[in-house]
Amino acid sequence: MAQAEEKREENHVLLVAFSSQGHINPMLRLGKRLAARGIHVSLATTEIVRHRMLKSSGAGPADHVTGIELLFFSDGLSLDYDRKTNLDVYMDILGKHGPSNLSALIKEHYTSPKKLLCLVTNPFVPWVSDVAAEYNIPCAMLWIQPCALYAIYYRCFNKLSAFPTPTDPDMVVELPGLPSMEKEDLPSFVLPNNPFGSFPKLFSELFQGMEKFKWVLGNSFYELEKHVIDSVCELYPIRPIGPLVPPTLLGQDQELEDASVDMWKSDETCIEWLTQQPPSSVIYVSFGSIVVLPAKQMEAIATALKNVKRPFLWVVKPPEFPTPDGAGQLPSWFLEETKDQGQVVRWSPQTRVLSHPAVACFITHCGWNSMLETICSGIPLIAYPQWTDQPTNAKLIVDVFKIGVRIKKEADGNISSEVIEKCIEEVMVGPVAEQLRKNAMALKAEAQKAVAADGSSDENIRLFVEEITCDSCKKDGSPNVGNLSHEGQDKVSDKGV
Ligand SMILES: O=c1cc(-c2ccc(O)cc2)oc2cc(O[C@@H]3O[C@H](CO)[C@@H](O)[C@H](O)[C@H]3O)cc(O)c12
Ligand SMILES: O=c1ccn([C@@H]2O[C@H](COP(=O)(O)OP(=O)(O)O)[C@@H](O)[C@H]2O)c(=O)[nH]1
Repeated sequence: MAQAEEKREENHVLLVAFSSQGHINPMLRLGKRLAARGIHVSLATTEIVRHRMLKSSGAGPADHVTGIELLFFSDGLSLDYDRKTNLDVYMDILGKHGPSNLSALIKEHYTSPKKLLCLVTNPFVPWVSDVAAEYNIPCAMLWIQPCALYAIYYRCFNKLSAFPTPTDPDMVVELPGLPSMEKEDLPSFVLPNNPFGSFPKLFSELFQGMEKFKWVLGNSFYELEKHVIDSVCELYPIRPIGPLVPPTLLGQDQELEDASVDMWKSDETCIEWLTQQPPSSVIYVSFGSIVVLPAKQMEAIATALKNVKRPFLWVVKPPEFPTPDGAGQLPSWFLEETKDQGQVVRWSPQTRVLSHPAVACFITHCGWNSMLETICSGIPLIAYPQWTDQPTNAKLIVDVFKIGVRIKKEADGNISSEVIEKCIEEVMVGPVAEQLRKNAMALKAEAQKAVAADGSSDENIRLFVEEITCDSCKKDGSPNVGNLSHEGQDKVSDKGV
């Protein structure tokens, strides 16, 4: 036993992730890339994840994912607590109980925690850096949203640029490396009417104390966001190492196994159905794992899908805590009236869907994982963002990456089914559709290049591993992301990118 534990501590990195699927899977994929370079990796997250995995698989939850050991700690709340509705309470309790519970987990699993090469955390559990400091272990952060969001939050919470205020809520925000942004393009957490007080507090502390992180890695790639990545170099650099998506989407060895967990069981029958549809014909619709659309918006989407008379695959994930207003529920007429036209599933094998030749476009809430998966599949998007980073991600889709269109809201905040229908036609047929498809295919090729051997992201991973395993670097307590990132970028520009 003692011997096994000693072994575990050789060249070991501990990843710590927030409980959402969109945070854990990129972390696991980072873990796999580290493992490919000889690092031993474990991932710690909260008990609620173990509980969801258990429900999804019906069997016991896996204790390993492709060689990465999974460890769980309590967030301080009971398993049936409605975390989504009481987000501020959740973040507060997690911030209070997380540090001591994670610290105990480390003590329990590692006989000499100091031997850990580093802890890697994500932005929703920033206190992990304090636990790292307690054990004198260096800490890295994996930023799991676009680098653009990192730049926006950094400037906002360090008061380096002007952002909307209660007296000037409609101001246009101008930031280096980014297009002008109106209020509907900004992340909801920086707006004066944001109802989640815990996030501005969490992000203020995080972005004002970035020196706690010796490295900031980003789930993006240099060629996708070069202007904004260059623009934060002088502030606190971010090093893109993505896209962290399944290897099958990256043109890599089809035999390579993906590192991910499933919190919901996916309905594989939709793949058989897709196979019966004509090439590039199906509209895929999904709003990710957290968003629950109001009944009115469900109705508008349902009406649009019916009216365009094209095949569709719609993921309607039943709300975890249903409400009497019908949020997240299909209109009662829908299934009957569209039964020969499309399919509705509770949860899809999304990456298999996006890369299926029958799929033409994706109506999405613009979660960053969904966007990266779509970029790697080379298909256009219809953006229908809801909150957090999603409005900004939609702005990037339309004005920076130029691979999609956005469903605009009416003046009263509602959406009309006609607007959705127009967006669908725009990305399906005609010159705009053709250009979007071309741009999407070009970005897909860039993504594959970035993660292939010697690509920009692969090079950044190599440098990170070199850094965490280098003894003299470890002893030097000062953040050295600056040097590294500049070096990384010089290398990129040397290659004429
Ligand atoms: O405020 C948030 C709350 C929650 C959450 C709250 C309670 C739960 O039981 C599970 C998740 O997840 C989140 C996940 C987020 O990231 C999700 O994952 C991607 C990578 O960050 C993003 O691009 C997607 O837009 C986003 O939905 C962002 C949040 O603000 C939240
Ligand atoms: O029916 C679905 C819907 C989503 N996903 C996966 O769930 C993740 C959603 O992450 P994202 O960041 O897009 O949004 P979030 O769910 O965090 O809001 C992505 O990896 C999707 O591939 C899935 O497997 N099946």
